[in-house]
Amino acid sequence: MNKGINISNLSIGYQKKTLIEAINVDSNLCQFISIIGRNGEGKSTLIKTLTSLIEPIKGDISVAGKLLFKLSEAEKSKLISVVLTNKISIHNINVFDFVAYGRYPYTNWLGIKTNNDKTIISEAISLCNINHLTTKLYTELSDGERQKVNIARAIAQDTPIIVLDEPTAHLDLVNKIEVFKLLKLLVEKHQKTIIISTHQIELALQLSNTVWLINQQKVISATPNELIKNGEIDKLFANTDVIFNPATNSFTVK
Ligand SMILES: Nc1ncnc2c1ncn2[C@@H]1O[C@H](COP(=O)(O)OP(=O)(O)OP(=O)(O)O)[C@@H](O)[C@H]1O
Repeated sequence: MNKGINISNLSIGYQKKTLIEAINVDSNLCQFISIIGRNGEGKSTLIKTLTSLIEPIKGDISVAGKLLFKLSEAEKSKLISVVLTNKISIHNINVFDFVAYGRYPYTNWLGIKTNNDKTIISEAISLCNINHLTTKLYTELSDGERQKVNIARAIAQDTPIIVLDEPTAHLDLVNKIEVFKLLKLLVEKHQKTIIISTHQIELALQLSNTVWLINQQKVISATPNELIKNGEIDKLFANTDVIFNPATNSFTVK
């Protein structure tokens, strides 16, 4: 066992339906990790298990030597922050206050924020380039704006690991690339470990350090180059009208 993320003999799924059995993956921290796979393969289920939104059927995950499922909620909230895809219907709250929610693991029950909390909130806002949005209502944001605000809230939570379920869903190409570059910056300049699920395979191959590829109930962890060279990316779309071109790292239609 190293001191990164160690997933051992993990089975995930819902009640009586096991989706994937015996996942064994070891990855280092301070990496950009993308989970890829076709629709319904279990990417979101793995994300939800990693973030304790659902319980594992079997197995363990350890992070930096600590068994995740044994940690208290308070300990987990200082280790992993989560950005999900579903719209949060939270009314009458502006962007600054929404990002400030990220400080909840560190404030008392009155939610009183210190100057240090306020600095961290402002830094998260600047990092995500959303200073112009701070007084806007959260419910009045566009999808692209909201996603950056959600990421700022996770940054304000100040955890070494940030997990995001399809962070670029509903975004145009420019915003998709902006979000990927922001996540990459968090890894390279702020020593975060970023784990995302994504259908943006080309971007994931270009920008991730590690890919967890799910195909036919198996999870493989490798670098993008390894997955391209050993044909695993090709296999993902076997018997479909999609072809992967390893020379350009892009997909074309047959
Ligand atoms: N709450 C649930 N209860 C039972 N089954 C579920 C539940 N949520 C998802 N599933 C099923 O689990 C399987 C995997 O779903 P999941 O959302 O994890 O896949 P995914 O890879 O993220 O898919 P997509 O790319 O379409 O978002 C699907 O067959 C789905 O119908």
